[in-house]
Amino acid sequence: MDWSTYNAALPTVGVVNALGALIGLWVVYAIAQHMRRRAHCTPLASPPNPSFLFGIGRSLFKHPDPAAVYEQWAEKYGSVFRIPATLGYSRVVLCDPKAIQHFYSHETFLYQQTTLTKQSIESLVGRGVLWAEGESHKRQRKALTPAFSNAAIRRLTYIFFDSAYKIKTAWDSIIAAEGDDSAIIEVQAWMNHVSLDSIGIAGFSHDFGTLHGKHSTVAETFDSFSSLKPTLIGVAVFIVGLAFPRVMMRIPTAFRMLVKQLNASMSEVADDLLANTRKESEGEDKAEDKSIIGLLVKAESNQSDLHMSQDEVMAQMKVLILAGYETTSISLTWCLVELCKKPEIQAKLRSELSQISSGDPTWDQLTNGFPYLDAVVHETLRLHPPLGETTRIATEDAIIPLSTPLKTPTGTVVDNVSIAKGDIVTVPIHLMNSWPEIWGPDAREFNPERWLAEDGVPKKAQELQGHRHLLTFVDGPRICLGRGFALAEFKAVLSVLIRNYTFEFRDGPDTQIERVRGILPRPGVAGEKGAKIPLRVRRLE
Ligand code: HEM
Repeated sequence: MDWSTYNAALPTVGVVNALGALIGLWVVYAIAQHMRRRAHCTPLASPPNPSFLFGIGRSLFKHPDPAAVYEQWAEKYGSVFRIPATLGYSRVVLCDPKAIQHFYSHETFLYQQTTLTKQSIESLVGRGVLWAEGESHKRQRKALTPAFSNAAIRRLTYIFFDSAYKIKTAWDSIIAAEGDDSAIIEVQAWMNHVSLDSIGIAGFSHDFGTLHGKHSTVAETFDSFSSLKPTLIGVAVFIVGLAFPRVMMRIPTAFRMLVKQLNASMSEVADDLLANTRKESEGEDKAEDKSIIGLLVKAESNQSDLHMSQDEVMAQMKVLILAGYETTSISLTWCLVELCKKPEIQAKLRSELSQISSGDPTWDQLTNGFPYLDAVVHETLRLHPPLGETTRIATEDAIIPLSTPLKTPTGTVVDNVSIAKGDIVTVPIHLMNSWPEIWGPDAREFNPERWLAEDGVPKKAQELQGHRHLLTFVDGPRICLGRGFALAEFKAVLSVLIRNYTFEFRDGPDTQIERVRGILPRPGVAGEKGAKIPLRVRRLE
């Protein structure tokens, strides 16, 4: 080798060595952390690791029915087990009711979002209630809670009916244009419109106007998420992100670009709304203003002990759009899918709703007056939770109590499980909502009758906390703030649709429906592009 070659190679060798040393140090650090954790922890059974790089995450992500995979593991390894995660990490999975209660009741303090989740939420909707932990979360939540009281939702209910009648006006003209009594309508887009317009009007007195065909950048950007294809760079960035989340946030993947676009369009709307509301409220008695935006502006005032920063107020608005839009529209769409699969349930629901002779039900009637409507709604939320899992990191060593003793791989029987600071913990919501062990042998079927059984839901299900023993809205300090809002909207919209139309799959009763990737997974017709649910919608006379 001559000197020039040696000199040219020198910096490269130096960089490679430095990188190698860094990686080596990181591996040593990771192994030391791992050993420290293991020394404190109850040994737990685990499925084999198919890949050091991906752990079990990739196959789980691609699986059409992740709840079924968790069910097999729980049956094989017991109600608490570990699953291999990316780069040799692992996750502790809780399927025991008492363990889950412990987990949710200690959310935001003992169990917090992972750095990756926190950074993703911040980039999507800023530092609002969804992002906050501990005391800051408590304070933000306290400021928002009155806006979601029963009295507040009662006052908002007419907005949900107004939105539903806007769908009716649009669908009647689509059907009339066909010159028939029915038409093929892609209902998922309409459920998106109804959710977005309702949260806009009820939350901020802003009409996005999508039910009138107005273009909305917010809606368009959300839609683009479901047409994103997983790319190699996207997968690579995700894996690197698990170990180095701050690096991940800087890499411009297609997903990140959409997040940026969504953020810009939501901030624009939020800016306008905030300015208008401030102007409007100048002459009004602010103490009386119980609208979501009114409360945000009130909390923003310096006198308030719940003072929120301008950034937090903006973030709350974006959180409400995000939470109110995706989750409710997905739930309504799944409900129509289930009612197409089971026309007899659709007919029974219509028969109950035919008691409504004139006008629309009040909030109280919607809440307590239609048991079958209530059962259909809760059965949909049970089988199709829009958020399938909660994953958090333990901020301290913890002892997790169990309802049922667990046999560890070493043969010891324990009635609690020790985990270490830094352990990642997951609750599989989809499994807990649909596990035959808890809900009985027909747990995986859509059967609203289970909610009407004389002795209520099964004893085992009663051990689960959360809204009606479901984890769909989770539980504890982070339980969904908008659940009353969502239920009223779901019932109001469904009641108008079922009273006015019948629904069938476009291609007959055997149509296969699958979960399609979006911000949250959505239903779509198997083998077709995008998250679309085309149905034959027939007008009832
Ligand atoms: C069927 C519809 C809905 C479902 C299934 C649902 C589910 C959830 C879930 C699982 C969480 C916890 C998220 C987490 O642990 O990180 C949550 C939080 C939240 N939801 Fe909902 N949600 C729905 C509708 C709504 C609506 C319509 C609104 C507002 C109008 C809303 C507002 C919120 C807020 C503000 C939080 C954050 C609570 C906190 O961090 O303290 N949700 N929701």
